Amino acid sequence: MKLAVHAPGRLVVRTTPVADPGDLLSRLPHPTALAWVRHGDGLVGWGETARLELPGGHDRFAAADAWLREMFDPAEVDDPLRLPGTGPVAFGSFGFDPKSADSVLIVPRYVLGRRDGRAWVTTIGDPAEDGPFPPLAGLPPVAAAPAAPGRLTWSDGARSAPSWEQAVATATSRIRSGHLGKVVLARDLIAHAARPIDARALLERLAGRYPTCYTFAVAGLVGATPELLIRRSGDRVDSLVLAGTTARGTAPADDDARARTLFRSGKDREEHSYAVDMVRDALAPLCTDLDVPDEPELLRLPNVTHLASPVHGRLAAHRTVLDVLAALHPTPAVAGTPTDRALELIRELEGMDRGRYAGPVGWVDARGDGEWGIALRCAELDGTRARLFAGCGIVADSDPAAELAEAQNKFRAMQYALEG
Ligand SMILES: C=C(O[C@H]1C=CC=C(C(=O)O)[C@@H]1O)C(=O)O
Repeated sequence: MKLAVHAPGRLVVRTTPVADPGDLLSRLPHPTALAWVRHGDGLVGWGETARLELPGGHDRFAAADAWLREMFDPAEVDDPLRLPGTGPVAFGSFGFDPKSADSVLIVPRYVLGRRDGRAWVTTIGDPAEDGPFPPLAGLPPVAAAPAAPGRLTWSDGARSAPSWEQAVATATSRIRSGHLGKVVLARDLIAHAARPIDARALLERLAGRYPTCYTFAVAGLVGATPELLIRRSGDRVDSLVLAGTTARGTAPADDDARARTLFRSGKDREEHSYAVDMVRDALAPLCTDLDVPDEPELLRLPNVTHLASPVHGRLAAHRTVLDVLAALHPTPAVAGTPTDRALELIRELEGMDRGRYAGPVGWVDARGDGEWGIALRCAELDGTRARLFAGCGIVADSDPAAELAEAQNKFRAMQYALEG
C-alpha cells in the first residue's frame, strides 16, 4: 500500500555532541524546514535523505513503522548520546481522515537537537547514493533572517461564517436526536501573501509567542499545537488531552472569571470527558500503570484557555510511538464520539478535506521513541498561499455563534504568525 518517493540503500548515521546552539530555529538554512520545538528544546531538520508518502487507510501508521524499521534497523549508526531523538529520526505528519492520502514521513539529511542541556547534530546519508558523506563538523551557522510574508489578503475557505454556523446547528440537532454524543467541526480560511511564505518566519513567531506549545513544521504544515497526543520515552508514555475552550479575558479579574466559568461549564466538561474517556480506554490495554486525573486543569495560552488533562502511563510491552498513536488517533478532541459516526458527520458537514490538519504530527527515532502532537493551530503553506484551520467540539448544548467566535480565537495563533 505504500508509495516510497525516495528510499535510499544502507544509511550511515552519525550523531555528534555540540555546544549549545541557542535558538534551534535560527539555524535552519532553507524555507523547507522540519521542526518540533517547545521551550527551546526539540529537533529541527533540513535536507531529505528519504521520503514516504502514504495513501489513506487505517494501517497507515503500521505501514510507516514497517518502512522506517526496514531503513533504520540495518543502518550503520554512531550515536554516543543514545537519547530520545539522537541517531536516525523521521519527521512525520499523517492525514486526519483514514480516507485521506496526505500522510508523509521525511528522514532529513541533517538534524540539530537539544534536550535537557545537551545538544547534538546528526547526519543521515547513504554513501552509495551520496558519495562520501561529510558529517556536520559542528554547529551549522545562524541563517540570515527569513523574510516576512508581506501584505496579506484573506478569503473564506470551504464555508463562509454563516454557512459554518448552519453546519454547527445541524450537528447539534443530530446530537439531540441521539445520533452521536459529540462531533468536532472545523473550518478553513485562506491567506494570500505578497511574497512566497517562508515557514521559518512563522516558526520564529509561533515559538516566541506560544513557548508552551509544540511549534512544528513538516512538509509545509506549520503550526504551534498545545495538544500532545503521545510522547514515548522508553516504557513511559505521556499525553495532554485538551477539549473545552474559552477566550482569554481582557484584564486579570475578567480572565479568572472566564476560566472559572469554563471549569464549571457542564457543556465544556462534557466535551472534555469524551476525549479523556477515549484516551483512557485506548491506553489502558497497552499500559501497566495509567494515571488519568479525575478533574481537568486549566491551560492558559495567549489566545484561549483550555480544559486539560495530563495522562501518564508505563507500557506493558514493547510498542513504538507509532503503535501507540495508531491506537489513539482520532481522539474526540478532533473527531467526536462515537468515532465512526463523528467521521461521517464531519465528511457530510464540513464541505472540505482536512488534509493533515487534526492529524498526528511529530517525530520518531530508531528506538521507537518520539513525540507526536495533534496538528492544531496550523496552516498548510503553498507558495504565497496559506490555508488555516480551526475546529470546535460540538455537543447538544453548543451555540453556533459562540462556536464561530471560538474558532476565530483559535485562528489567531496563525494569523499572528503570518501578520506579525
Ligand atoms: C479542534 C481544535 O481544538 C481542539 C483542542 C482543544 C480544544 C478544543 C475545543 O474546545 O473544541 C478542540 O477539541 C482546533 O484548535 O482546531
